[in-house]
Amino acid sequence: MSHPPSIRLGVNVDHVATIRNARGGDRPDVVRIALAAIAAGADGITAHLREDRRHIRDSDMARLKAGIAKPLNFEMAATAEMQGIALATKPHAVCLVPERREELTTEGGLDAAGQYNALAPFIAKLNDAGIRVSLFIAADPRQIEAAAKLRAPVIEIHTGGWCDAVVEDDKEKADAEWRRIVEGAALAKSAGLEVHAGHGLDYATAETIAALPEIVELNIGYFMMGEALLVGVAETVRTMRAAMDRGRATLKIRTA
Ligand SMILES: CC(=O)[C@@H](O)[C@H](O)COP(=O)(O)O
Ligand SMILES: NCC(=O)COP(=O)(O)O
Repeated sequence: MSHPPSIRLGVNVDHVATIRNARGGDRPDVVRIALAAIAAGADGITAHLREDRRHIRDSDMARLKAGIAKPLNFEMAATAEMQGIALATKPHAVCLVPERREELTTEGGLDAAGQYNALAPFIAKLNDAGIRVSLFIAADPRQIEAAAKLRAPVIEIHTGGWCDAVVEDDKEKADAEWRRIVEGAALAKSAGLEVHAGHGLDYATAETIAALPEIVELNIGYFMMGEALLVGVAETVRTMRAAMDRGRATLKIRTA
């Protein structure tokens, strides 16, 4: 019986900061929630320092790096300002994401192919600093091939379109998006990339995607923080972990 690699859960704490910023001040504390998530089984913490600082602040990133013993995944736009902050913070990983100020959330993937010449030296500098670089891209062969050529060791597949279609019960769109993810994950793995996924995942979609053997990490935030309001952070992390493990177990049965 072959065993697929286990799958890690990164908990995104952006929206703890959204609530905190509604009144300013320091509560709820992002680091305290991150520690509660880790104590309940999270393998790492993700936070997105947006250029407009709408949720996570510079000081949150510094405090997360100092305060947690698990990997910190620093999501950011590929700008000189963010690169300077990342190099000073020295997180375990940087995930490069596209940003538009008007957007409610990250609507699409990074155009790694179109921005190849600007991204190559940007990624090389982070690689040289020992920071694991991940590119947040659509499951599009052109973008995956560009990511491999750019020498980013990791991609994170944007699952937002698939998750929205599942929630909206648009079966045709959900099936098409799912096929793109399945094929994209296989292509990325065969190109030597480590494959992560995230955006919009809930218990059901996390369970489904955990069954893909190429995917070794899911980053999940918005849904989990909403659930945490109802049942607490620890219970939410345990339930998500159990959903992912159920998905992975399906795969073990299929590959036995
Ligand atoms: C890049 C990504 O998909 C998310 O992790 C990101 O953090 C979304 O941005 P918001 O948290 O601002 O919605
Ligand atoms: N990169 C995706 C992530 O960190 C979390 O996205 P979401 O679950 O908040 O949509």
